[in-house]
Amino acid sequence: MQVLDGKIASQSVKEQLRQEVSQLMAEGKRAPHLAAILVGSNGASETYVANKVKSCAEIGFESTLVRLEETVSEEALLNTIQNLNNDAGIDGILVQLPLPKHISEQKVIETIHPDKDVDGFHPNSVGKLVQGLETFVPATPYGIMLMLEHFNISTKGKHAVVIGRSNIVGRPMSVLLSSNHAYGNCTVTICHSHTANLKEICLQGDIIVAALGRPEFVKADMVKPGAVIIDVGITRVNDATAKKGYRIKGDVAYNEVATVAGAITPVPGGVGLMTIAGLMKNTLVAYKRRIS
Ligand SMILES: Nc1nc2c(c(=O)[nH]1)N[C@@H](CN(C=O)c1ccc(C(=O)N[C@@H](CCC(=O)O)C(=O)O)cc1)CN2
Ligand SMILES: [Mg+2]
Repeated sequence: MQVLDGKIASQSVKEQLRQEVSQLMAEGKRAPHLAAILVGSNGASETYVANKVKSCAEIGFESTLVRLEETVSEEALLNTIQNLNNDAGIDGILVQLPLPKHISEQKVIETIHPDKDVDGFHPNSVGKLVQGLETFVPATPYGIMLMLEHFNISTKGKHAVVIGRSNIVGRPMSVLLSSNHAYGNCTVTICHSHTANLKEICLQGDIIVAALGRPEFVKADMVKPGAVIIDVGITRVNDATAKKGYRIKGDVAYNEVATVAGAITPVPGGVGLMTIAGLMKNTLVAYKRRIS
């Protein structure tokens, strides 16, 4: 059984980026610049944005964190995005999700200029992804592809079962795994809350991507022996005995599934770290397109 360690894979991706940036700096170019907008002070979002800012610094990117009050109006947020769209010094823009209920996520996503859409959530980016055109791929599915590549997991002709159909993970993941490229060419089944016989379908999966947001949902009796298990879950579960007062749980019951699987990503220390690596790669691409 192989543990697909996101720390090792993400460090490798980030080191390649660091070297590339260092070369660009040596040529006298400016640094790539990522802008992140954080609305409110959700604990998990704070952590993720802080990890993004830290990764920028490690690689040699500039970053700007724009913090807005939980009560900010939708109009003010859209204006903030427009200002960043018009700022020639900014290469990539992301708005950390989820947003407060009074703000339309769709409007926010569509306001980010497609050239700066490093999260790959804009309909332009999604349409290009579906058509197999070069574009910004959403960071989590992109990070998973980078992980498959790092550990050289063979995917061609395999049956991949994706659990969850979110725009951020499940849907783009199903497109990537079924596309014609080195770590694609799978036959993909996408499962969701209305799927009948989910367990039987999972048992057919050579690869399972669990992205439904329900802690420890995938159990050992749902997994074919030797399957590759990709756990996208990151639910914080209260635990008074833990240092931070909570534990992060994946969508896979790790201990039991690890006895059946051929390879598995841990949580934490798996897909989450690759998400940041994917975002950093997108930011460098956005920058390169803008300076060339
Ligand atoms: N604008 C976006 N919002 C959200 C995205 C996204 O890609 N863009 N994805 C998720 C959250 N996410 C990125 O923002 C994310 C999730 C997890 C991690 C991560 O580093 N996880 C660590 C554990 C960190 C911790 O909680 O202590 C791990 O798994 O080891 C980074 C980014 C929703 N929103
Ligand atoms: Mg700048």
